[in-house]
Amino acid sequence: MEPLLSVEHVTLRFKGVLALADVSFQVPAGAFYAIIGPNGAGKTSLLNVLSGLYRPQQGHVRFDGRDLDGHSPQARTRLGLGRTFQNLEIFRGMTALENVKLGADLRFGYPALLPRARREQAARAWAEEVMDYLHLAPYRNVPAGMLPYGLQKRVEVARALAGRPKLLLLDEPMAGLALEEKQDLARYLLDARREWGVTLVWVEHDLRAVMELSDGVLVLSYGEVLYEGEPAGARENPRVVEAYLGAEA
Ligand SMILES: Nc1ncnc2c1ncn2[C@@H]1O[C@H](COP(=O)(O)OP(=O)(O)OP(=O)(O)O)[C@@H](O)[C@H]1O
Repeated sequence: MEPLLSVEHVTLRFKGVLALADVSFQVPAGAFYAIIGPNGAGKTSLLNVLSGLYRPQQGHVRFDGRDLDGHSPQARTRLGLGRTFQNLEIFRGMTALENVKLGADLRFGYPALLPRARREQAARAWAEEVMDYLHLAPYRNVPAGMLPYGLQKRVEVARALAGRPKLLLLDEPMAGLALEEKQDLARYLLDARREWGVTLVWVEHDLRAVMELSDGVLVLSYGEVLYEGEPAGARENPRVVEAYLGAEA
């Protein structure tokens, strides 16, 4: 069966900087797949290529049986490629529920098969369901900007999940969270995968979380693939160990 996501020989340059050098990997449907690597390795650039914000000079991205070349970020979202960002991208003045409903509108907004009032009703009911699922219901009417950081992050993830993406790209979802919040978020992501079948691709600096949760990992350094495969193998790979030790030195 064709993998849900297939990245084929992607090369991305910014003037003198080679951000991604002939990067290839595949993510099967249902995976929890991690992209790791030292600072400046090219992780965010890779997510930007996947979501269509950057256009690589070479290579292709295939998603759900389609070549994504030439598809705008909005078109990719509609095809089922969701995204959360490294810096929170929620609307602080809107309530938590209104934020999540924006995601739900994606699911029910097009194609406009239902009359507007029915769409509104369906999107709202679905937003409430997602909020319940992520234990956000008590905060539904609080302006998102007034919530503590960990809950804002959860609202952002809820909004992305409410769009019912086939694949969700998460850029450092655990950054800035306390240990307990990380464990909660991990549980919500695993639940969402089981319940809604969403495939997860995350960039993460917390290697312990990556090793515990992921079933596949891509290790980048200076834009190059150092390792691709099961997380346990990354730990023993001399190139990976050297890249991380080098980064820490
Ligand atoms: N828009 C841009 N213009 C110029 N150079 C860029 C741009 N985006 C990224 N780069 C460069 O590409 C390289 C990879 O950066 P990228 O942000 O993708 O790495 P990263 O692995 O996400 O790093 P971090 O872990 O610090 O977030 C870096 O050398 C960076 O300076």
